[in-house]
Amino acid sequence: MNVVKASPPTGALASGDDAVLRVSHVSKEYKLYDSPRERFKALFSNKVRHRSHWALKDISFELKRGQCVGVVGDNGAGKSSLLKLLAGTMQPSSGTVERVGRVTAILELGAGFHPEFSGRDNLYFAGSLIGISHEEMAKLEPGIIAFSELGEAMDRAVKTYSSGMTVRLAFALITAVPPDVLIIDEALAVGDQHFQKKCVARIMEFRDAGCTILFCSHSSYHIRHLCDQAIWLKAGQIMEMGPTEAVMGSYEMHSRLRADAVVPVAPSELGEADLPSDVTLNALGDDLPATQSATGTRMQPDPDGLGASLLSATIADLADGKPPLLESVDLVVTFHVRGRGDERPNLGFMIEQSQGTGITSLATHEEGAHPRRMPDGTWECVLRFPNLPLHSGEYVVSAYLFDESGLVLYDAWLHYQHFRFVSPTLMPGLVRLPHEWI
Ligand SMILES: Nc1ncnc2c1ncn2[C@@H]1O[C@H](COP(=O)(O)OP(=O)(O)OP(=O)(O)O)[C@@H](O)[C@H]1O
Repeated sequence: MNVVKASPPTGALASGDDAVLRVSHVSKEYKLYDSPRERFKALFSNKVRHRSHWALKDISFELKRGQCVGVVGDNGAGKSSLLKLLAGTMQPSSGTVERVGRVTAILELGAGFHPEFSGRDNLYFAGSLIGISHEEMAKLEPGIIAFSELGEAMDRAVKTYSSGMTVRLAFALITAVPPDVLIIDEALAVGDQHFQKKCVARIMEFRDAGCTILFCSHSSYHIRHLCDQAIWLKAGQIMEMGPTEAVMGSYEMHSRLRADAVVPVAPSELGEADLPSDVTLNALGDDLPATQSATGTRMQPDPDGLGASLLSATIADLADGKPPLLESVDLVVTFHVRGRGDERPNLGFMIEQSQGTGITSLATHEEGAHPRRMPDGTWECVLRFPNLPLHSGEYVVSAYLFDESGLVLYDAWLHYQHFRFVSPTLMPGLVRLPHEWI
């Protein structure tokens, strides 16, 4: 996660208007100079010495009270620039951003902290930068310290903190006062499991209390679970804005087409370690701290190895071969996982074609299913696809472990197992859909 800024109330939205943030014809130009010398010379001359890069072009939309809106787009589409403009940490080159109430932005880690000051002094110092007075901070301090769990470290200089400690302090500070608008940049996929859960719970509290949330993420899973609306940005312009599922459908179609254009590799040429990375491949959990191995990409769930994690996700009846052949007509996957304490974990599973076309993704929390507790405290669950309705081909699967709510992703094995399947019905296509002849 990144830091954290809050801005005092600004803007001129009409009272009685339920819009809390209105963006009107906003554009952002970055001026690019060939050298620092050129930039310096530009200060003293009228001659144009820069090239223009328009990161945002004529963006207009408004957010209403209580809306939760996701922002998606390819790298360089302008998402961070937009968030900075909304947070007020950067000014538009043209157009206006009107805001009401308290706008809090979780953007850049630790910005605003003074490294030489103690954590406690930084609460007052950085707090004053985000509009929290000394008196107000004196009241908020115990709650912030409790949330950050920094204890005695509060009296040490922030420069001695680990990045995790800095994040905890920054998040606790920035969210100490409930905002009217919360702007989040990828805040859900960082920190340890315990802290992620606390952050998500706090964000959910804000949402339930009617806070408007603008959430930028590469995780289509989180956008789908959190947001009722989505904005797709492409090359600085809004391609589509509307109900989440419709926008995500268009965006994923675009990503697939782009990936197809970039990866002209036949499936049989793919080694286990050179999988194309398309947005649909990581639909349940992108942006994970991960290791790439011969069996796909595995998230590093908890550095100490004691947190919740997938232990195995074994497919039955796989014969030897490269990739192995599924010998039965059912696909049966047995999951074995370690949870966190007594919390009941959730499991996800995704099947894709080897080239990266997503076929299906499933999760226990979506279907009211529950893993069973084993005598040794671990959890087990079996997922069965009777008469696997796929046509003959090569497939790859991913497994996911979530918390009780399904919002915190504890562990992910992306593309951990390839297999071949020969359908009993020899017809072309990808899946046998449920159907009837009448
Ligand atoms: N300070 C800057 N100076 C010049 N160009 C910039 C600056 N910041 C961003 N850009 C350019 O503006 C465009 C939009 O950048 P931005 O960081 O907003 O995109 P993004 O959608 O957040 O990308 P990503 O998903 O990779 O973080 C990119 O082409 C980027 O190179």
